[in-house]
Parts: sequence; C-alpha cells; structure tokens
Amino acid sequence: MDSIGVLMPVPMSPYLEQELEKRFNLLKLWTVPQKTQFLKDHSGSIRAVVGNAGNGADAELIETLPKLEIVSSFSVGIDKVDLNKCREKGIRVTNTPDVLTDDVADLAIGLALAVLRRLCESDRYVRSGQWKKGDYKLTTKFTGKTVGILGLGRIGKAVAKRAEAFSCPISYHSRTEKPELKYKYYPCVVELASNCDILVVVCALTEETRHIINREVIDALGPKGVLINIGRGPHVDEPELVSALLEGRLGGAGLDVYENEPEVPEQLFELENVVLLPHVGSDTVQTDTAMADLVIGNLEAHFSNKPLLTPVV
Ligand SMILES: O=CC(=O)O
Repeated sequence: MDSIGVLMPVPMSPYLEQELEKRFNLLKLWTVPQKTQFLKDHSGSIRAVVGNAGNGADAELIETLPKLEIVSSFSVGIDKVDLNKCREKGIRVTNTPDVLTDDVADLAIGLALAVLRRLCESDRYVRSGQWKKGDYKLTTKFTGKTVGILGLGRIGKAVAKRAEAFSCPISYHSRTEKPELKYKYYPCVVELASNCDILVVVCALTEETRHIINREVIDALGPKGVLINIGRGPHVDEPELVSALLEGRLGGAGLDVYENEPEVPEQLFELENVVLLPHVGSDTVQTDTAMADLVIGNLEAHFSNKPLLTPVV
C-alpha cells in the first residue's frame, strides 16, 4: 500500500503519523509552503485524507482531489467533513467512535467538579501563597445535583452513568425520546435547562444544533446553573455565554470547546467560576493510540476491499 497517497492536512498524533508512514505515502500538508501547488502536484496519487476535529475535508479540498476515495477522521465528530459532497462523489467516511467515550465522559465530570468545587481557582490559591493568609472560601456540592444531558448518544450515556454514581438525577433532550432508558426526557432544550443544575452539551454539531445553547437556554439554566460543553464550540452562542457569565446570569461554565478554536474569549480569563480546557476531551495516551489504530484499520480495510470498521458514509 506504500504507493497510496494519504493526505494529512494538520499535525495530530505522532503515533498516527509514524504508523501511517510505515504503510502509506503520507503527505503532510502543513510542512509545505505552497499548499495549493502541492495539492495539484499530488492530486493523482492522493486517495485518502486523514482529518481531525478541527480540520476535515471541505468541499474545496474534495474537489481538488479527483482520486479521493476515503476520508478517515481522527475524531468522533465529523462536522468538518462535507458529508453531502462525499455522498455525491461516492467517497467513504469513517470516524473513531467508542474508543474515546470514557475519556470524554470522564472529562465532563471533571469539568463539573472543577467548576463547582473551584479546583483550578483553589490550586491557584495554594500556588500563589494565599493559603498562608487564610482558608479558601466554601464551594458548591456536586453530589446530588440534577444533570441535564443534551444528546444522549454513546458519550451522553457514559456521562449519565458517571453522574448517577454521584447520586445525580439525570434528564436529557435528544432528537427522539429513548423510552428504554429511565432518565427524564424533555422535548425542548429550554425546559431541560430550566429543570437541571448542570447542563452538559454532548450532541453532534449539525445545522439543527448550531447555537442550540442561546440566550433563552442560558437564562433558563440561570444564575445557579452550570454549563459544561464537551461537544463543539458552535453549539453555544459564545457572545451570549460570555455576557451571561459577566453579568452573573449564569452560575458557571466548564468548557473544552469554543466557537473559533484556538481563540477563547479573553473576558473569561478573569472569571473564577469558569474552567477552560484546550479541546482535550479524548487526549490521553491510551485513547490516542486506540483512535490512531482505528483510523489505520479503516484505511487498511478500505484499500483491501474489506468492510470498514466504523463507517459513517
Ligand atoms: O472532538 C473530538 C472528536 O470529535 O473526536
């Protein structure tokens, strides 16, 4: 398979790069200065693109690559891949579900604990020597808080399971009710937000879910409510979130994702009720390896005419 051109637009996992290089002709787009010319020069050999959560394959890239057969994404979310264009051109698409579920769900709980118990702020309190001048203030209990989950797919269910271990009543909103689950379903996001203490956003980003967290939802969550976003930045109307936090209309936020990554609204930097992570939901050594193996497994299956391991298209 070493003559097959595999295009990687941005750096991701060193292990993935190394394993792809063993098997394919890996073309690292970020290392070349003249990208457009490079793509033209290699358009006859590039048969696969390996994208990720930030850089997938948009219509323009797909049109540039006439021999493209498969986009194997090093991510579970495939909102950066033009799925319609892929369908139209018969290009297969794969992602990395399941292997990252635990890490992302763990992080959602970590963020909720970090916001309510002020873990980052109290860490700073110790490091800056302030403890010597007096004890840190009281924080807010997590156990027993009502957790609302927006999107009860694989990761949403894993968040629910973990939150249940903290005796948290669980409610959710998703496209359809899942009557087999014992959690309370709300057909409308505003209603879910009005009836929970912590709202966890974990649905896929689509045209329907873009800015699903708007001013009305934020106000429904209210000054004691906490928003946790481990989905995608564009799920949230970010300027509305920032003003709600600045004005005290929202109790706190734990964010792993933002509208224009890696840009993060600087007004949030001063707020102690906000915990900011750099989109690291699945970034553990173990999951990085498992995701990379899945990307490679999908490519090998495709180029050996075997069924794809995790097909999306
Ligand atoms: O954001 C990460 C992913 O989609 O895997």
